[in-house]
Amino acid sequence: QDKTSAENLIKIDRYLISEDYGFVLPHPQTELPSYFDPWMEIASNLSQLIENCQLHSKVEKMPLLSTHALTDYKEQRLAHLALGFITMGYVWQEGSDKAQKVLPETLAVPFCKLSEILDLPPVLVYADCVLANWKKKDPFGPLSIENLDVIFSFPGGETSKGFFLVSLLVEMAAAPGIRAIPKIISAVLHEDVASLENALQDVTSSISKMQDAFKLIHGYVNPEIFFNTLRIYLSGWKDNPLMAGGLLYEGVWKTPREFSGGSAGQSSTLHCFDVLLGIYPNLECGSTAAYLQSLRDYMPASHRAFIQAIALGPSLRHFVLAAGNDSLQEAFNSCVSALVALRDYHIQVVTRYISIPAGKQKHRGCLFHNAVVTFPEKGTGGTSFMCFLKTIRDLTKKAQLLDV
Ligand code: HEM
Ligand SMILES: Brc1ccc(-c2csc3nccn23)cc1
Repeated sequence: QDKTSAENLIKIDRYLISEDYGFVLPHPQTELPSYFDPWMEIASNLSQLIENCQLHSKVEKMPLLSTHALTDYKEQRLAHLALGFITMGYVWQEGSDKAQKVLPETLAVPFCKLSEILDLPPVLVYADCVLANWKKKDPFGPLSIENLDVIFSFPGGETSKGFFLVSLLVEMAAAPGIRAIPKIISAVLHEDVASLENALQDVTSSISKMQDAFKLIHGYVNPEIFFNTLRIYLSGWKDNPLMAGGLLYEGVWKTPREFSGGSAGQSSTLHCFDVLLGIYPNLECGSTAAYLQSLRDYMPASHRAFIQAIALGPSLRHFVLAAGNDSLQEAFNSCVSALVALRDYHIQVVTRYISIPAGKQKHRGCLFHNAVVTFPEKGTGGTSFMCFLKTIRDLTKKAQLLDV
């Protein structure tokens, strides 16, 4: 009885996770009822409005719209996405050293209302600009980067689009791996070694396909534009010396509130694989695991719950160790190695897209969008985000099961 209840607990359709798209929002809505045109016009022309310094006046002239009409989930995700883009543009358009400290109520009130409905923070998150910010150019065409487009983008044009679309394709490649998780849990519950081995192989091949998709970054994202333009717009207002106390959400709260900038630590995908494989067994792994845990508050509630359900399930590690079966142990270890390889690759990319452009920068760099990351030291790899990424990579390596 408790086996079936444990299996029911982990069915992905309960968590708004798609068989084919994983955590990606399938076929996002791209339009809102015309009542919301004032929002959509600004969000759809954000780069131009910023470049022509018209964004402020446009936002100040925006009417205070009610969110009552937004009843459908995909409409609410699109509205949170649009207001998230406008908010980041509004705060950062004068550059990261002249951040706006007050968000006008015509933006703050609906944005916070929608955030409450979706249980997301009132700041642009990964679930917005990566998971819900896409459409096919030709609806009957393939899910290839050439046939994909974003719904909204920041200044930095093609690079902004490329960064979001490559991340999206990495997330889509993860879908077969996410789909395999309930199979793994039920194979452990039924002590079915053969099915477990197959499901672990599905996860391994999915993670290596994620890495293949990741390689597209070099053809679609320019390091200088990423570092000097796009990165600024993804910055948040938590532990940000330039915005002590955070942002004042006019008409919502009387005091400023802090929210972290965008981080792919908000991506549920790697959290699932980490928890499944027992990568950071406990929060004792210092601030890194605790920091990653805190990012779960920036995920859609149902995705956060799925990660929690995996954590509460049977331990895959203990089962594999106890089974004492070499090929099963090998299947487990190849999962871990694929994750290490993905994180190694990501670190190389971060070096090319942040550490090197930061080293070229004359004056001190600006914040890279969240608490973990700080002023990139001149050209050294010793920045806090590099340590953070290497710590997670090393914790992943430690999860290998050694020959008993
Ligand atoms: C130009 C490309 C990229 C750059 C410069 C970059 C940079 C960074 C930085 C600085 C961090 C640590 C701070 C933070 O949490 O945000 C990070 C974390 C992360 N990034 Fe990226 N990233 C890039 C592309 C990607 C892509 C395409 C993915 C795939 C979805 C990705 C997945 C992650 C994940 C999962 C984390 C959390 C740490 C971990 O679990 O290993 N990144 N990235
Ligand atoms: Br908001 C927002 C949040 C995260 C990202 C993102 C996609 S891949 C990646 N690595 C670090 C950050 N990151 C982009 C926008």
